[in-house]
Amino acid sequence: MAGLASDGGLYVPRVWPKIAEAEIRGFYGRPYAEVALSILTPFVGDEIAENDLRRMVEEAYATFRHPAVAPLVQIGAADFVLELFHGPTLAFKDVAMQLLARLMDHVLLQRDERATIVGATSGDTGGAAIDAFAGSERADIFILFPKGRVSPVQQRQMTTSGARNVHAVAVDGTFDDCQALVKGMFNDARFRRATALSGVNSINWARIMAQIVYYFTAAASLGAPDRRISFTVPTGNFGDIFAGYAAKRMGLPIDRLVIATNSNDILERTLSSGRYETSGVSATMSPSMDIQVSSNFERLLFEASGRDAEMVKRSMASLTQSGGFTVPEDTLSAIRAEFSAGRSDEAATAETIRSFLSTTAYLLDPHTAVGVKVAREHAGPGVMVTLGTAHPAKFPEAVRKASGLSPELPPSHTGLMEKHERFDTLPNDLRQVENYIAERSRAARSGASA
Ligand SMILES: Cc1ncc(COP(=O)(O)O)c(C=O)c1O
Ligand SMILES: N[C@@H](CCOP(=O)(O)O)C(=O)O
Repeated sequence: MAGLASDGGLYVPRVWPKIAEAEIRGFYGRPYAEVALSILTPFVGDEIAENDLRRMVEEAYATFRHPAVAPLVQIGAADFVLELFHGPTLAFKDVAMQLLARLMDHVLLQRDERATIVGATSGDTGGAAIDAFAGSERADIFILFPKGRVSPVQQRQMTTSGARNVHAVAVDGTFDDCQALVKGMFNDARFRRATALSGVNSINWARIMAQIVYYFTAAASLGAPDRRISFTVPTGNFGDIFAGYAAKRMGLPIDRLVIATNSNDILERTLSSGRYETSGVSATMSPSMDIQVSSNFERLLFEASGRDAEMVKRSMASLTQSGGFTVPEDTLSAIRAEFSAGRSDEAATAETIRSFLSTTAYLLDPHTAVGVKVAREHAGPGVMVTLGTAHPAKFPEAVRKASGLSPELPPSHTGLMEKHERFDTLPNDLRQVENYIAERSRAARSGASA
């Protein structure tokens, strides 16, 4: 529920629970919700009764259109796409968000409390969070998105919910600005207390926890732990790939974790130079990855340095003060031992969408295309799984330009583009955003108690 620790740091588990090889083998062919329960239970402990957790997990994954929840599609001899976009808002964020909303509602109900949920989005987290929390009796949700920098489908998923507890806010700035506003709210102790603040970005550990599951289901269906499997992950805020790293720490024998970035390539540059240095964000056809401050990299620094909290603190302070820091040599070597990285610029991403359609008849969304392009450059002796993070119909213009095909939205989205939009626009200013949120969450609280 806390989202961010009170000193501004990110939570990680005190110890990594271990899943034995025999148990991983046993995941083969099991329903997604069952595997999810096995992975989540060690983190949840006895905080939530087993039956309640089971019910919430089953309900969360019943919202997916595909019975496998996260099916694998073979795209080459040893190449697969893990389709994570069969949830309500057509992006991988649904996998964690559908569960997170249920977990939060459950806890709020038990404590007889209300919460103010905030989130920053470059396009997908916002829609997924709004879908999952819309109509909640216990939570008011405020999503900050960068004005003019999300796709029209993504924007409408956020602005047309109609639910009274949902507030979509366009911010004059980038995703990094929205994320900095969210972190600013968490670091403002008075505001945090007064609004009972909670967060839904992947800085919230529960998001990562739920995303660990599909690494296990995918690897087990491809023969883990007896087969070498690598994952390529289209990366922005580093949450999705950090979930893969977590799976590995829990005993899943992942060969390589490959970071795939678009031209906002801070992570690729960091791996090659050892210097984490922000530069301006450029708008691309994969807008959800237009990110420079990659929050979960902080978690990796902590783990790869042998949990050197002082070094992480110094690095984060230097990032805030001077826009960068140097990764210590031994930490960098530890990161390079597990991760590789590559980038795809706009031309290469468009070409990947086009050529992939003509050779395999499979239509990639621009984010997954970044992944597939980089995965092909990192093919090794084992199997490569690229995470398919969004449905191509969320980005019809970019996909049409690249391939000549206009992907159709599924029937669940019929009429979306004609619905009335409701959102406010605010400047990139912490005080103004806090005042906006405080006013509305106060009104909701007095409405709820009246
Ligand atoms: C479609 C899509 N692909 C990839 C990413 C990158 O994921 P992460 O931020 O967890 O690295 C995002 C958003 O973050 C996304 O929405
Ligand atoms: N790409 C994300 C950015 C936020 O990432 P999160 O996983 O930390 O919530 C988006 O689409 O909003």
